Amino acid sequence: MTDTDTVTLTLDEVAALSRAVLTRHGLAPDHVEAVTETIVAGERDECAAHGVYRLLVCINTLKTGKVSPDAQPVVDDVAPALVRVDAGGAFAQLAFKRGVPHLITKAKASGIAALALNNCVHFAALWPEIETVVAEGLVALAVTPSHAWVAPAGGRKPLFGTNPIAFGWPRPGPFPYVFDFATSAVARGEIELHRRAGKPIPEGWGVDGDGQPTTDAATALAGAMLTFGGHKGSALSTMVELIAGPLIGDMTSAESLAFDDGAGSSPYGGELIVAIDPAGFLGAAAADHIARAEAVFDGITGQGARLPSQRRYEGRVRSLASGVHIPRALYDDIRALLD
Ligand SMILES: NC(=O)C1=CN([C@@H]2O[C@H](COP(=O)(O)OP(=O)(O)OC[C@H]3O[C@@H](n4cnc5c(N)ncnc54)[C@H](OP(=O)(O)O)[C@@H]3O)[C@@H](O)[C@H]2O)C=CC1
Ligand SMILES: O=C(O)C1=NCCCC1
Repeated sequence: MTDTDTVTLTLDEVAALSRAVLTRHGLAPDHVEAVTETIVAGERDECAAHGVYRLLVCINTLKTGKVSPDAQPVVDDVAPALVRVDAGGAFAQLAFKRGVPHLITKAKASGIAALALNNCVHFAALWPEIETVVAEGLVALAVTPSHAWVAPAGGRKPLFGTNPIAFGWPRPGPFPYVFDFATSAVARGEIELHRRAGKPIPEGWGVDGDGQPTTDAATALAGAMLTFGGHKGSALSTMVELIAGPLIGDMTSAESLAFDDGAGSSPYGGELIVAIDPAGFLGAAAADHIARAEAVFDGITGQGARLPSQRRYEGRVRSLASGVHIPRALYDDIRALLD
């Protein structure tokens, strides 16, 4: 069903569109499947900036030659609680898929484990990865740098990436506690969508090249984005640069942008994912303590506040029942990639 402004697709149709576009542009079949899963999940959960819009971004990156269309991830079993996957310059999704079974086994054996993805191109949200780990009853944390687009608090020159931090905690039922946010005031994808729609952005998202506040999306994209929470977001963003950059032998956001060299590709570098097994500290008592944690969530929702991911989970239920609604201009731009 279509109207003039949006196109409604089932999730199967979104997956078919994604496969067709990615295959048409030379991505190898196992990468097509892994990337498609992420894109469908983003659209399904009504994350407009990280759903089918990312097909435009992925194809642009493929065209720049800054991502390998077919590199096979290489798993390195570094230590009892450490595993590293070299993505070989390809998109991160397949490397994560190959590494995560090792991460889970190691976390369950040691109580805590870490997975480093190296040399990968990351264009996505982190919550799909978090949900994969949390589904195993583990607590999860994931971080990745991006490109140097964000000024540190008190400065005005882009240095940090939009550097997301995502966290997950297992809960009874299908919907774990998950938050996943950029350490910039908003993800860059949101500003890009405002630019596409010709809409102004709120003050506080970005500044122009002289460091002056702007509500113009294109001006902020060309100037500098701002961190959330002033110096606190700035420090968290620094942490992401460090622990998913030099700590795992990979690029900072400034290095990623230099590697891009003006091509306009997605960020290149590393991602760090940590998994903690509650049974590691607690043994058989873990279930009781995990149950006790529910009081924290009840304390939030009990006063009318919402949990992070609630909007997403509600969107998921809607999309599974009645499909997704894509702006027609975006749909047309994606279809044009098949020409
Ligand atoms: N790969 C990369 O390099 C990058 C990826 N990203 C991705 O961009 C995405 C969007 O980031 P960002 O713009 O910061 O996200 P948002 O600010 O939209 O949301 C951040 C988190 O806060 C939750 N949240 C939002 N509003 C509320 C509220 N009122 N009460 C409680 N929780 C709330 C969201 O849940 P809900 O979703 O349910 O609204 C979400 O978990 C992330 O998924 C991130 O991984 C961002 C930067 C770089
Ligand atoms: O929206 C963002 O910010 C990003 N998303 C995916 C990767 C680059 C940054």
